[in-house]
Amino acid sequence: MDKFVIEGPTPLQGTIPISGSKNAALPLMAAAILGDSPTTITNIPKLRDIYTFNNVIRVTGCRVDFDEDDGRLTIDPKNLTHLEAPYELVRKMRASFYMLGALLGKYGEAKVSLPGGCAWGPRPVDLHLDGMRAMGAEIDLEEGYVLANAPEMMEGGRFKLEPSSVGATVNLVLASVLRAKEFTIENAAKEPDVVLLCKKLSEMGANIEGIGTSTLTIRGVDSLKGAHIRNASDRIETGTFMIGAAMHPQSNVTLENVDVDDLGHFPETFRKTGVDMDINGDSIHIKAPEKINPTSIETAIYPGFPTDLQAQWATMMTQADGQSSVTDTVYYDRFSYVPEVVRLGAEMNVKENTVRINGKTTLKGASVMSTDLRASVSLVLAGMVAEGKTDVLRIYHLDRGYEDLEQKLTNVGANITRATQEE
Ligand SMILES: CC(=O)N[C@H]1[C@@H](OP(=O)(O)OP(=O)(O)OC[C@H]2O[C@@H](n3ccc(=O)[nH]c3=O)[C@H](O)[C@@H]2O)O[C@H](CO)[C@@H](O)[C@@H]1O
Ligand SMILES: C=C(OP(=O)(O)O)C(=O)O
Repeated sequence: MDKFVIEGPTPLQGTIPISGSKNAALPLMAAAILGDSPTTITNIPKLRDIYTFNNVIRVTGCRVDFDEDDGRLTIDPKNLTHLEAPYELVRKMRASFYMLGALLGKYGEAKVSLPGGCAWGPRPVDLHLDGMRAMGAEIDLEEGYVLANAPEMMEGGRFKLEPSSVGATVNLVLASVLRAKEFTIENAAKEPDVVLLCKKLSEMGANIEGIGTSTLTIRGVDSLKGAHIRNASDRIETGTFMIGAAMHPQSNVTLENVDVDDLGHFPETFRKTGVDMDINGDSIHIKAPEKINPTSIETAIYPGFPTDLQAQWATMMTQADGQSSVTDTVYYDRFSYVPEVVRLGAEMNVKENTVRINGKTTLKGASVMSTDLRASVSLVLAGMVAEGKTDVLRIYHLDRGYEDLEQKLTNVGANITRATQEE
């Protein structure tokens, strides 16, 4: 197992290139299964979740070629015969559950393990299953697996997502584009990852009305062809480095290859911290403020503040000039990072789904434990402003979602190395 050893504090100065998006790539990879010919996706990051999903897809018999130097992934569904996603792989990554929609949609049958992924609390999949039932599929649960069946074209119907869900929207779109006569998803997710999926499926031949709105109507077509797709830049990696660049008063960072239009209201909120930010095409230049204004946030669905950035934001607020709060309305329990940042000297208090933060604390290096992907990167951000040595343990979580993290941060002046973690 690996850990990061960080010596701080260090300002960040220089340029960081943003990688392709993990959460946009995974639905596109599932969509490739629906085509009658190979699909090529470029700008794919080298991440553990991508390797895991490649293996999930390979189990079905699809050919998957990943040219890592080029970030080019080709998926050929021609020899897909095995309609199953096994527990050993699905438990490693929640988005493997997209196989349910993809296999049901293309073949009318699927056996997919109930998912794993970042586990900070309950993450149900009831909406995925109820939506497929509403569409006309037969869904059974057996020994930890979901068995889905729809031998004929399904009638479809309407289904309202309460609450709105990225994963359920993706799964229902994948299931219906080839196998439902007409299916309407109400309160559908409008996150850029969903919009990109729907646009690319349309280019493959799908009939989807309402793309980019919260009502999607899908009318099943006979077949889809493969496509050439460019994956989006990672909006969460972008937000993470924006926050990192604001945390030390001498930091001065340019982010490149950013999809600025995918950031929703985040840049507006970020500006309230007092940061000097200049957005120019696909690059964002950030000069940290002398003093960070305490800025409270509440997470929300897109274009609101992403839950995937709340841990990083709360960590930045430990350096702000006063008190603030961070409330997660999407995932109520996503605060496992708090006791770890507190080990570094932060003053943070969680009550229900809100953490209150007393700012301007001097953080001091210590050993801290990664508990999930975004919690882990928050500990790295904290370690870079803490005095002395911080060991961030169990960084396999980070390797799921941040490409070349230590290299990117070293290049802008951080003192961060990967080492073997003693058991
Ligand atoms: C691989 C991927 O893209 N993961 C992202 C995706 O996760 P994921 O797709 O799992 O998250 P959802 O959008 O589904 O979750 C939103 C809310 O809906 C609830 N819900 C969801 C499904 C369901 O069947 N029943 C139900 O109640 C969840 O508990 C949560 O409160 O969107 C989340 C919210 O932006 C992000 O944090 C994750 O990084
Ligand atoms: C939580 C995340 O991923 P997953 O939904 O796959 O656990 C994430 O990307 O922050």
